[in-house]
Amino acid sequence: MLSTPTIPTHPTTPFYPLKLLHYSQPKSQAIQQRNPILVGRDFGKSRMASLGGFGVKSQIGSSSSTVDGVTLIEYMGKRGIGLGDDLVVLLEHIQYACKRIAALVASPFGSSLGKQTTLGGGGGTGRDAPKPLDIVSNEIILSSLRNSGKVASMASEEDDAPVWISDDGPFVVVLDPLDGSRNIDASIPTGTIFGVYSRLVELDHLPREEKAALNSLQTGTSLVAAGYVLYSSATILCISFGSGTHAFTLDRSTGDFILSHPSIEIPPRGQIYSVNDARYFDWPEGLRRYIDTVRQGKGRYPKKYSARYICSLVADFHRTLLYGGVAMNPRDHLRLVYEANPLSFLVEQAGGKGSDGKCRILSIQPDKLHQRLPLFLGSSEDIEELESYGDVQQKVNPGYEV
Ligand SMILES: O=P(O)(O)OC[C@H]1O[C@](O)(COP(=O)(O)O)[C@@H](O)[C@@H]1O
Repeated sequence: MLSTPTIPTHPTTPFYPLKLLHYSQPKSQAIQQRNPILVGRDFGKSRMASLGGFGVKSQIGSSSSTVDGVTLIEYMGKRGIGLGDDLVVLLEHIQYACKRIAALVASPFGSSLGKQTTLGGGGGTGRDAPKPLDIVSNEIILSSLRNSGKVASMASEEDDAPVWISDDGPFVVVLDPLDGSRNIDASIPTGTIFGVYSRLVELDHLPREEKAALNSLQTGTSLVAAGYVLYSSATILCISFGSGTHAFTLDRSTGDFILSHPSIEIPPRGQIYSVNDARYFDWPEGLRRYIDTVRQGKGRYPKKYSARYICSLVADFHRTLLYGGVAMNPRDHLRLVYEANPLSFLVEQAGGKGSDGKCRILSIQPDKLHQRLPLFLGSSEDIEELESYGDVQQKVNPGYEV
């Protein structure tokens, strides 16, 4: 059992202060009484329980509301899942940053920020110039990680090199602050992806630049935690600390992430493939055969597969995690460090697989921070079947415009 983590350095008032909430009894007691699924077990094995399954009673708009649910911080700090206080504090800051990004992507002003494609363009100049949303999101997260006091270095998809933050920070964070930002003007879902490693103390003697880079190039098997936040009709933070994958849904009335999907188990077989199939004629023979086979219902699973492709990695991955199937980008496009490793960690913890078409993503030693590779994530049986076609990595990459 852990002690209460130290108070974070950001304001603790609810982010969406719609109503003051009144609890008729201590919250922990209420959780157990109203949510039998949580009593005496580590949140049970129920798959994809809905918020309703957790007895959420929200009467937003009335003078009193009762909301029961386990928040992310309660889950980490009070459920004895063996996480250190340092990690709890770090996650408190990451979730805070993601709530700010969630508000930004949903705001009318956020959308106009997203339209700026160069830092100097638009209505301002120099430091006052509007910035693209992915840059703003990057700055929001960097600031939160600095405030946490728990981070040695941050490597972001948005930066050429990692930022060294503090010599004694216990963690190294890798992230894509706002994936899918090209979709933002159409209000299509976007997401933040992150991975957390322990700082390699044996590198402490090296110059900052060098140790920042090497710390960020750890293999995915060394991840301490990984997660994503989906900004969609709901804002969902999905995380694994190495013992299952769990998702928390943002309750906009309190600003808390509430446990909504404990112990997610991806179905071993799905009926959905997710890929940009405008690239069909650039695909290798094996991948074409695989897709042609499953969509005709002639694969190992004798049902015709459906296609779903949002073109926003977090959203496509989230659906795959819940419904099963395979989400892929067969060309060298997605990044090993910022995207493939964290998502592979999550899918493996949910019982699925992450592959580059030939081998397990988590066992690949990154040699460059921005290294790109083909990525296949999904149900174990679907990934195995896909890999059996051998030739599934797209080598032709003719510089697609969009
Ligand atoms: O153009 P493709 O190959 O369909 O790639 C789409 C993928 O690229 C992404 O937009 C990420 O690309 P960026 O990192 O360049 O933004 C993902 O969200 C999406 O899954």
